[in-house]
Amino acid sequence: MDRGVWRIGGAGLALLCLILVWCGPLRAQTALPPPATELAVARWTGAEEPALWQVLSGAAASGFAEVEDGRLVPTARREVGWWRLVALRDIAPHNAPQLVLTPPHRKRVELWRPGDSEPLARAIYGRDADYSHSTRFLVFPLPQGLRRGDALYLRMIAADVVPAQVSILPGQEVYRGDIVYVAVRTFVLTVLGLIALLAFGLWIGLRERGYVFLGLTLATQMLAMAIEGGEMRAWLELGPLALDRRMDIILNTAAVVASLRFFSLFLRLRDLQPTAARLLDGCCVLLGGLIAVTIFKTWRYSGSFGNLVLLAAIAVVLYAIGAAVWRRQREGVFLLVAWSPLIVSLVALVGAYQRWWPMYRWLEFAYPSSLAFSGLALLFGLTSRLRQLRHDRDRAQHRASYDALTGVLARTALEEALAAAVGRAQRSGEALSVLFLDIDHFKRINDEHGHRAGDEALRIVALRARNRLRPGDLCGRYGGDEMVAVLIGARLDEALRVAEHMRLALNDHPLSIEGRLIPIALSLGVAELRPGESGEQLLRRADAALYASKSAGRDRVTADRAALGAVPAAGAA
Ligand SMILES: Nc1nc2c(ncn2[C@@H]2O[C@H](COP(=O)(O)OP(=O)(O)OP(=O)(O)O)[C@@H](O)[C@H]2O)c(=O)[nH]1
Repeated sequence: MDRGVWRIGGAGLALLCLILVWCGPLRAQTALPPPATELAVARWTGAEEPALWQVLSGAAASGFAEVEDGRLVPTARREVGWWRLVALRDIAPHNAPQLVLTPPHRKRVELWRPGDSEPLARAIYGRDADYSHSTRFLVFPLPQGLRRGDALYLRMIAADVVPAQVSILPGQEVYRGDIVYVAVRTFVLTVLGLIALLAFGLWIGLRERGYVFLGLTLATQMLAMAIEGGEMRAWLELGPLALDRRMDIILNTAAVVASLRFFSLFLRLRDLQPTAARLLDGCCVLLGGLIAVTIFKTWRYSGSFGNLVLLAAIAVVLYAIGAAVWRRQREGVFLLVAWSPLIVSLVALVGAYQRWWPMYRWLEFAYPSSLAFSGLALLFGLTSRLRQLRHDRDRAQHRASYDALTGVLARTALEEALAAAVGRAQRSGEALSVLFLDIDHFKRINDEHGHRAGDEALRIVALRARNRLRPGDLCGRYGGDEMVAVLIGARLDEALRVAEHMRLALNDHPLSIEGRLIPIALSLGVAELRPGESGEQLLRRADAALYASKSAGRDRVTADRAALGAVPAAGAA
């Protein structure tokens, strides 16, 4: 893919990720029904709230002005707004028409129907909550239907300035919609909660901090969605909390902080882009301060301050993601996959909200579903990164444990494995022997045929030595042209036989390297483990036996004298 596309994609994703986390009000747009074509909407434009009798008697009619797009836009937080809805056609009562208002969050609405002496009050939380419906809409039944020209009056107090929309739907459609709404919301919130739980579980199990921030991002998002969507209304005491602006600021800011921390860890900014990491740390400190202050008090500029810091964070994240995608960092691709559905759903929502295209039914659940998908994709991304880290670590460990040239154990790993094997043998009383082998006059091979031929000779000797061992035995390069084989369960006589076979295998078959036949001979020293002896002592005795082989003229096998005395090899020179 073209690099420019990657950069732009990554940048857009980061921006949207943060905006999505932040912009709670936009989420509330998810449940907008089609505009009410059967109602003419007008808003009260007077400076003062009109008296009830003035509204209901029609004396205040001149104070209402028609709203073209039919939307109910609160002018200011907590300000009382009056709206008049006039039926443009007869609405028959036979299919139980219901006036629905959405989004319902943070709105308390009173409806005066023709002939009512008391208003019908609805809200998601509190004493006006209507538990016979889901929280998809505020629902007002119109059992008598409406006659063309009938006026309904709405008195709305909104804790935010999110526009609302009214519509008239048949009762059956409202109930069916309720069932689907509850099912989908429950599913999505459960999935979000489960992914958050899984992320916390993985954090506890794997100690990878990225998981805890992913979990926190999802958990705060889930909580904010459930409070905002009204799923928490079963807990009556949550009512005031849910309507409190502080809750909104705290939850959304916490989600932003957690997602910034996640970003930083996921993109490995501390190692790869330390300046960006420091700037994001600064943003997190400021937002953390905002949360701490908001717990006690909000002031007029709380929101603006949060947004300002958020903008700075967005700029940093944009830059960081751009740089990551530019470097083809794997995590960039995961972000792309994770956030794409969110972008699509957000663009589709905004477009529908702006009336560029219809408010399709699926849009109602697009945002929460894509959020759940993103969480899952990021969880997968983190897990995949962890797998990669483990793979790298295993490879590094393998590189450290095995000799790169010969493929047998490197010295340190050999000594460790020998110590462990000796410990086991001492405990079980099982036999164990060690062969120390060295190529005779190896320097000459290097001098006469070159270093590359010398390397190849080492490789072949190691291979042939290994081929003489059993699967559980150990073979390692001790240094230069010296190698060690550890024969588990072998007594000295058996070890001597193996050593002799090794020597002959090389003696009888000169090495074929780069088209030349290079004769080669081995000297070996053999020792069997004594009770109470350490691996180090055993090696020392085998080394001494090897030294004896060299001193005696090379190309031979010598057993540790202290045990058996020198054993001249059958074919010794
Ligand atoms: N090609 C190659 N040579 C190596 C490597 N490691 C060590 N050597 C060479 O191996 C030779 C080892 O020499 P020594 O063990 O001291 O002596 P030798 O020539 O084998 O003679 P004896 O052991 O006394 O029979 C040195 O010339 C080292 O430079 C290696 O990885 N590759």
